[in-house]
Amino acid sequence: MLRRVSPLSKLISAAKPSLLNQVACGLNFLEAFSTDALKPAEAGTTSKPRTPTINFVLGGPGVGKGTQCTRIAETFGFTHLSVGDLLRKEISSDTEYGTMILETITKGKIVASEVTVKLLKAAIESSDTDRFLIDGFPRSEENRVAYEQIIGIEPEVVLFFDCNEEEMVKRILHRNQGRVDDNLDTTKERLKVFEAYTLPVIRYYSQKGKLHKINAIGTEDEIFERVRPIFAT
Ligand SMILES: Nc1ncnc2c1ncn2[C@@H]1O[C@H](COP(=O)(O)OP(=O)(O)O)[C@@H](O)[C@H]1O
Ligand SMILES: O=c1ccn([C@@H]2O[C@H](COP(=O)(O)OP(=O)(O)O)[C@@H](O)[C@H]2O)c(=O)[nH]1
Ligand SMILES: [Mg+2]
Repeated sequence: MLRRVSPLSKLISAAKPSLLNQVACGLNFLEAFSTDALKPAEAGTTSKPRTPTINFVLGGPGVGKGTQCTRIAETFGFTHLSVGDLLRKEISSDTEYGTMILETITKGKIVASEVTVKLLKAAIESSDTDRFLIDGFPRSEENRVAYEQIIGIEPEVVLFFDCNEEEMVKRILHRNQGRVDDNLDTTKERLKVFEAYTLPVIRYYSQKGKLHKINAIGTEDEIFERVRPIFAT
């Protein structure tokens, strides 16, 4: 069922002016795709749509998000959705967006929210589980606003893995997964994009009291032990 969206102005008041044009351009899309499918049940309604638990996992490129998500998902029973993986799957499935996604990832930029959120929504809806770790998203305030408009489930926890750029570059250059963006030039761009676009999202969730900042320097085990108490309660 289509539903009317609330005015964007309220939602984007915290967004940078430079993002407003991008947000406005997404409006038609938002209206077209907004549904009640994933929304919490309203008081007085008889049907009880499921409301999945969502946690976001953020951090710079190569910081170890995917590595830690695997551990968290196994230990605490989450479904791990890497948005980067969803996008790479689109490239290899040769879909209508494939070429655009490949170009964007190769340049280290952020794929249009309309595409990303559509893929994420489909992945959540097609899963028969209801506890998710969303890895590497939202990457910008524009992503976050689109997510709120289209999926609209408030994240319970937002993890932020933090480490210095030198270590992130080192980890990426040793990743060895044959990714088109794992080279020095693209990595430099991704670090700039992280600072300019993702840090504002991290600040937003920090102000909302949802952010858990994790020191991502150390062994994988050491880092996981820093994360464990967040989900163990
Ligand atoms: N604590 C760590 N110390 C050293 N290398 C790590 C650590 N955690 C992950 N790595 C390695 O760093 C690379 C990037 O990790 P990954 O989980 O893919 O990061 P992200 O998803 O944040 O880009 C991988 O090769 C991974 O094996
Ligand atoms: O929400 C997202 C997630 C990923 N990406 C693109 O996919 C790339 C790889 O993302 P991924 O999360 O796999 O990279 P990681 O940070 O884990 O190295 C990014 O640089 C972006 O170009 C994007 O545009 N939006
Ligand atoms: Mg990753």
